Amino acid sequence: MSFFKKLKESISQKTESVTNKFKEGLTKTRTAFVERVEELILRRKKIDEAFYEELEEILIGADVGVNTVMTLIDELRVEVKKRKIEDASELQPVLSEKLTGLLKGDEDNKLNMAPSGLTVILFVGVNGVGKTTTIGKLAHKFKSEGKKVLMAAGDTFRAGAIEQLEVWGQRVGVDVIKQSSGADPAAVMYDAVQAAKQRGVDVLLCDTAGRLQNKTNLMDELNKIFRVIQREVPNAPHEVLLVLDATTGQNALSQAKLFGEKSGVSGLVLTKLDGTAKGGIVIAIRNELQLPVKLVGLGEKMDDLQEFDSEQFVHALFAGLIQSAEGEETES
Ligand SMILES: Nc1nc2c(ncn2[C@@H]2O[C@H](COP(=O)(O)OP(=O)(O)OP(=O)(O)O)[C@@H](O)[C@H]2O)c(=O)[nH]1
Repeated sequence: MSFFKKLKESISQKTESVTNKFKEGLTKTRTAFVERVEELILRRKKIDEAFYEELEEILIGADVGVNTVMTLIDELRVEVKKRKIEDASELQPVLSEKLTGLLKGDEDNKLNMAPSGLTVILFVGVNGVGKTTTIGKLAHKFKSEGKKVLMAAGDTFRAGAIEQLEVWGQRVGVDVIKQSSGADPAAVMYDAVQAAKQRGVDVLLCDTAGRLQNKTNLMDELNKIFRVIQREVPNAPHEVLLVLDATTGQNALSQAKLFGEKSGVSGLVLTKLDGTAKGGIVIAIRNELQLPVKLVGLGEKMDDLQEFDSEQFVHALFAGLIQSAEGEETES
């Protein structure tokens, strides 16, 4: 069975609404990236050096990342030789196949949850990337699955951060444990864990401060939070999710490298994918870091957070290309 048929079959088993959410959320990337590739293929017709150069430019423009693009182009060259492809139109399926390969990993993209009892999830990331919004959306998701949820306002540094989390708490009907602005975040976490245990909570979602200008202090603060949580709940935190703003492209990759090294990050959340044409950053991150993308933000509303699924992602991105490749297959 061909790659496209397999891809389509596995996807058709999943819910249509999830597919549509990905499709909608990736519209800007699809226009800037996939449609430009299609245009290039139609215009150049032959695969030569000039073709590869233009393809390289398009991929880099979509923030796939220079290193990843080089790997991809090298792999394409090998495949083109092996399959004796001359016509650019025959490259579409090979390109989609290679990109899917880059996105797929052996590791699990699902959130790690405690087998029983309390699960603690810590959110880290610089200011403005969408941490609070992500926590609110995830609280809503867990609540609608019937779980008991609590949030901890651990960003006691940024003015308004506690109130912002409280607004989300009211919106989704989840309590927020807080202290006053400027309080020790580790003390907030201690209170939150105690409250979670007393109330029989399933999931505790913890916000943290995101200032970058004072890196050493931030890392010390995170370490202190870790120690408190670890002492109070065995095997916690179950996830440390680094939230990254997809619209910042390569900056997001640098932040992931910086935070990933120092703060025990276990997975990534990519927000604002709907607001960028640079969705290729997902491919760069997947290829250049050893960290799985666990969640993606595809809008500002409560239910605009999706578990990341590489097949759904590729399907949404290459919707047009997959159709044309299927068409060719049926004809032959
Ligand atoms: N379009 C879109 N907007 C988003 C998404 N996620 C967050 N936002 C918006 O991004 C802005 C910043 O989000 P916040 O949640 O305030 O960011 P934050 O990381 O908590 O900021 P700090 O509290 O300063 O660390 C808000 O206007 C959100 O509505 C998303 O997936 N898509």
